[in-house]
Amino acid sequence: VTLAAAQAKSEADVLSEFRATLRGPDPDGGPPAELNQWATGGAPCDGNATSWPRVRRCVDGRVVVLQLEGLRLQGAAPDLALLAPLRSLRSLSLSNNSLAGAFPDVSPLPALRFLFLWQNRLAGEIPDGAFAALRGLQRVDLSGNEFSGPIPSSIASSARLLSVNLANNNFSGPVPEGLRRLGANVQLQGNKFLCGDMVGTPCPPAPPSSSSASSSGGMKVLITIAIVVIAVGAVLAVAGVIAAVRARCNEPCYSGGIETLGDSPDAAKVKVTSAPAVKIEKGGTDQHGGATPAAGKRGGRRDDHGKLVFIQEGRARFGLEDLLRASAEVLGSGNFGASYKATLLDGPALVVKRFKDMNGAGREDFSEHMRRLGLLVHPNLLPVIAYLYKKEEKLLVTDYMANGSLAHALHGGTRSSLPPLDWPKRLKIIKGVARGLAHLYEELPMLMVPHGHLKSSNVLLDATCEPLLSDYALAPVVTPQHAAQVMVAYKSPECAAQGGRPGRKSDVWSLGILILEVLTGKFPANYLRRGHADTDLAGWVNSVVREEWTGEVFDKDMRGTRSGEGEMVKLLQVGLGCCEPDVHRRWGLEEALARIEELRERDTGADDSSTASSFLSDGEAAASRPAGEQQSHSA
Ligand SMILES: Nc1ncnc2c1ncn2[C@@H]1O[C@H](COP(=O)(O)OP(=O)(O)OP(=O)(O)O)[C@@H](O)[C@H]1O
Repeated sequence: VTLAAAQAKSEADVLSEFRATLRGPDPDGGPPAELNQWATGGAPCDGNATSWPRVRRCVDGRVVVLQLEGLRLQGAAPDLALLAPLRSLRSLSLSNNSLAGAFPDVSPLPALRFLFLWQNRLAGEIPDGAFAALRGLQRVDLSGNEFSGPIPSSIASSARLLSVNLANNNFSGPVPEGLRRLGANVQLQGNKFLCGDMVGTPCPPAPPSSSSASSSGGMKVLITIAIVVIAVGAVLAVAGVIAAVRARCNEPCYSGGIETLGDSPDAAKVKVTSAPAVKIEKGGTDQHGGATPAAGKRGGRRDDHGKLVFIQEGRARFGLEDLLRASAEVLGSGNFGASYKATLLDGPALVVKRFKDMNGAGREDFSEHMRRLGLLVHPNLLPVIAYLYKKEEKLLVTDYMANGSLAHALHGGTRSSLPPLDWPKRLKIIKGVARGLAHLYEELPMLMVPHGHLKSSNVLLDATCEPLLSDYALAPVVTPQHAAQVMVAYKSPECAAQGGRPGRKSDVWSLGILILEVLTGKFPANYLRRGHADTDLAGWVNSVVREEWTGEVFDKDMRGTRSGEGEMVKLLQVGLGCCEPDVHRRWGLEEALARIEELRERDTGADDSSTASSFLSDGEAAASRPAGEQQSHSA
């Protein structure tokens, strides 16, 4: 069976499951008859051709366009998370049906370019961040529904957006500024309560807040004086910081200029003349400031000499000068170098990571690789915003994630701002990690180890505990010796052997260790240091599992989880399947992802009324274990 055939088969299963959730017009409430073929097996795609109804386009054996229009679908919008395994799906239409209820969660389909839901009976407010995950969205049509409330601002967040049709709904309030750039490609007619110059109705002035309305004249004067005093203080403080930084920067410094590396072939060919010396002191704020001449072209070529090169479209630009003015804080010192949090004066908090000994690629190859990373768009990948190339070291700039890393959440105790992670959160994190990893495999097929450095401190958590992978795809710019020393996937069993080399499954091994870490709450490195040097985390888990099923293996912080123990056991199996030392018997990423996607917060058929339990007793767990499981664990 070829890989393409295996993928096609699994896409068939995905569509078949999705079909089962659809309600057509038939009185029995079953799926529309037109889709019956989806349930009879076969493959939706044969190469680039398709014979399945409503699968309109395939590429390389994968579904790209799904058009479920005019099927008289009833009931609530279907759960689009079921389509998440269709990794190549770019266009989805559920238009011209009778779907009712709320706007469906589209975040499980981050790669979607075209979304059509026109002419249904969908209603209610759309969450403001509903489209935030769809960073490559090009066209969206929600016209002819009953949506109300404000237009979600995230609808304009994709830099690739070409057209938006929201006509004939009940949207109200100001039209998001971000839609202005689309000009005539925004349809807003038939929404009586929208306002702003895009619809020709002025918005009412914001009502005065109750406190200011009630405050006395004397109070107003006091507030004004306080604001003036704070503002003057802030200006003096900023001036002081800049003066101090400049005074200390007595060597040639990074320039404050910025350059954008576009998508054009030329953009990757950055030519540099001389490299200025760089002074970066250990600890505290980097001392590398001081504006030097602005960016420009030399000899008709782009010059990224000592400047930040931006690789993300649609991001606000800033220079090293701005980073210098930012308040900075050391986040930690990793294997590559230190990371700093820098909060721009009037902008977001960023992370600047210094990479030393990253000499696996020359400047042009480095720039080309960064350009490729800049094209990656996925809700579970922390985007690299900008980089700076110096011979001696490189800087990568990313967003700062206020909830910190998964390592911190799991092992930081009271130092973590998060409460202990419960099972649903841990499952959500593992799903996101696996999806992010799968996206890297898909988008970077030329890399043997698409991530290479997957570990819990490189999994960052956003405000909703959605995980974002960081420090990925660095192998091409690191020397093999350095990779073997510091990168996690290069410590997998196949690499540890004399003359061993990483393979396509080395990242899967890291995923397995991460899963076991999440389930057991044990920190893999610490575990070894605590006197178990003969084994690793996977070996320990395996030995406990071989002897007898026991709740001991699971992190006690998950106690109180209702009815999810069977699902935890299934995830443990996935972890062990990924941690199989024999690389030939180790699971592939596709299999791991498919099994992870199947997992639910609660066991199937679990009794909701069951009391909060601790973990299964040995007897209960053994009874719930699928036959033959014990053998697979001992493999
Ligand atoms: N974007 C970010 N937002 C919030 N915290 C971050 C961010 N990037 C890194 N961190 C945290 O800063 C600390 C230092 O990170 P750094 O990447 O330098 O080291 P590391 O992950 O421990 O090791 P390595 O260099 O091997 O990746 C870690 O605790 C990491 O989780």
